[in-house]
Amino acid sequence: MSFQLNCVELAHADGFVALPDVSLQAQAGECVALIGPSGAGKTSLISVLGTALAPRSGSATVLGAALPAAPDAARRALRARIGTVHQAPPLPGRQRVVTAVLAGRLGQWPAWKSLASLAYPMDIAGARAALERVDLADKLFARCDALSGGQLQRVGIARVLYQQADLVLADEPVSALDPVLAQATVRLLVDDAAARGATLVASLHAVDLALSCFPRIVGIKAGRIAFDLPAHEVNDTLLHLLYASEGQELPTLAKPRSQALAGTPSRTAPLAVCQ
Ligand SMILES: Nc1ncnc2c1ncn2[C@@H]1O[C@H](COP(=O)(O)OP(=O)(O)OP(=O)(O)O)[C@@H](O)[C@H]1O
Repeated sequence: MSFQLNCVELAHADGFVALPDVSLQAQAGECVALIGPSGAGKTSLISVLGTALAPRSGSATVLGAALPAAPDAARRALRARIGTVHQAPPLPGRQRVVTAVLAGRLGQWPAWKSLASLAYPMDIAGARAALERVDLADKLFARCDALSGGQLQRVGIARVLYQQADLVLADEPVSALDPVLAQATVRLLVDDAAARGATLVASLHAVDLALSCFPRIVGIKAGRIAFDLPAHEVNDTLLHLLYASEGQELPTLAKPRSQALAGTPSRTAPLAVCQ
């Protein structure tokens, strides 16, 4: 088992309950897409799995460790096995891309190596290889503040590829990429996880991308699991119930949510299948 959440309740700092009662589990090696309308709770769920937020009640086990993991050493060891791709990677502008990628393994390296790598990159070849996978090898020594939003997202993905985490959590990992690059990048994450037997959980706004690249789809609405099904069992009725509150056409790669207008559903339209 990669993770298991039982009746988890998550409240944010202001007391708002984003996840009233979530139960969800995944075996090692599963690739799961989280979909659902804005504010449904996808990021909140990913934050629980990534140990960034602790449940108020219920039980959670991630990579064999019961949450909240204690003491500090155990929490650090657990976090070193979890890789997170953020929608907007929190990379210092002055940092070089090579250093940002190598930071993926800071939690796995001994302290002396981590410190030394901040002064002089310890594995330039490894960082270059990871960047090649997202077609950014030419930016190896660029500063992060010299990159576009989409390039920064790809640096964040190179970083998690370099980390080789057992559990990869990706929160809107391709929101700044064009449709072709978005599909190729999600496929890269799925293929990498499958090749290593790692678990991947990704939240995606583009329903077509989720359905074409992931074998398992979890629909989330108002902090609850609306459905948890193999991709081929997710039909238009379920999708329209999921997104009903938005009163919009389903968000797709070609037509992200901000542009989607009321109209005919387009679930079956755009993408070639990833696998
Ligand atoms: N730090 C916070 N403090 C208080 N409430 C929060 C906080 N973060 C999120 N929420 C609330 O929790 C709910 C779920 O938010 P969350 O970010 O998990 O949704 P989401 O499905 O990821 O949304 P989106 O697709 O827009 O990113 C929302 O109602 C949101 O307003």
